Amino acid sequence: MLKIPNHQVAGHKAIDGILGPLIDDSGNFYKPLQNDDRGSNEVSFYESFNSEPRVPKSILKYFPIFHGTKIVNASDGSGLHPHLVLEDVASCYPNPSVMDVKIGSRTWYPQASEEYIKKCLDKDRVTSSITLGFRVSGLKLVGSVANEDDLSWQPDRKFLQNLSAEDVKLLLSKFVSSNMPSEDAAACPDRAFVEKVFGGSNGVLEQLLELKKWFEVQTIFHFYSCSVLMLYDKESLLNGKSSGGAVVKLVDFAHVVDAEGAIDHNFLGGLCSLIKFISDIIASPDDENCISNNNGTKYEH
Ligand SMILES: Nc1ncnc2c1ncn2[C@@H]1O[C@H](COP(=O)(O)OP(=O)(O)OP(=O)(O)O)[C@@H](O)[C@H]1O
Ligand SMILES: O=P(O)(O)O[C@@H]1[C@@H](O)[C@H](OP(=O)(O)O)[C@@H](OP(=O)(O)O)[C@H](O)[C@H]1OP(=O)(O)O
Repeated sequence: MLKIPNHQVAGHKAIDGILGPLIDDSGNFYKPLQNDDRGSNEVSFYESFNSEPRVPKSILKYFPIFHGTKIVNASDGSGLHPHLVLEDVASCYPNPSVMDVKIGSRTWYPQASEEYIKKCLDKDRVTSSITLGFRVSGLKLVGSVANEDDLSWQPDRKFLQNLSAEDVKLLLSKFVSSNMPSEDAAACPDRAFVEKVFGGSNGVLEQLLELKKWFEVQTIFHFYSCSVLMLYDKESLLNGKSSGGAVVKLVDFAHVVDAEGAIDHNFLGGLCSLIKFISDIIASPDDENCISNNNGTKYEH
């Protein structure tokens, strides 16, 4: 029995009869193939990635496992439709906090139509993509008590897209905090999980640095409009369960193109920028938890 995922934070969602991803109880994520080139491009990417001998084994864990394609009933009620069958990277978490960060200051690929390039450029300009090298595409922050809907915060995508550097710092700090998540800029994040989620030898920063090392040398693919997904489970971490630990996964390969022997400097630049934000949060003392608002006022604890 396929159902609508609870933990999807961005992209097309299978709500209100729209075509979107579904999950099963066996840890699979069914992403419908879009009818234009995007669906077939993403299938081609997974096929070539999985048969590409130049991809180091250590890098495979940053990509969802690909189980091929399957024709199943579409979420919009239109009948049978081909879907990518992927590992559901959220399935091992009871109630994950999730952040989707679309990497790159440029989301359009060189071979795209003028119309598509314009659409992307317009969005790159009005969001934080050009200024920061990435934009937050989706977020779900869970409070410390599991399975209580009123303790989670899933901000509107428009709120997320044009964040300033200070806003991003605040949001990333909230992502690793135990206090009630909210849009309220005056709420001081306690960063209770900063070491467990961002720091440490298995934390987000180490994972991003491992990815960065690969992006510094790989000249196989250019990952336009691809996202870094960060997930962890607060309740499991509080209970000392290692299964709640943070993972980094790359998702959305509809616009991956052949690198033609060149470094993916667009992705690499965005990744370095995200890494800098996260390292700064790990390094900043606790009394810097409260970050200036847009007027430059510092909020107190
Ligand atoms: N393998 C996966 N396992 C679990 N969740 C996933 C997986 N892939 C994607 N998601 C969830 O779905 C969201 C959207 O994914 P994705 O970007 O692939 O979809 P999309 O419809 O192509 O998005 P867009 O409209 O931004 O191009 C992600 O932010 C994440 O929450
Ligand atoms: O609607 P489309 O054509 O599928 O394009 C989506 C776009 O609508 C979506 O923006 P938004 O609706 O979420 O604001 C883009 O996501 P971001 O929010 O991360 O920018 C998608 O990336 C677009 O899809 P694509 O990348 O395939 O052009």
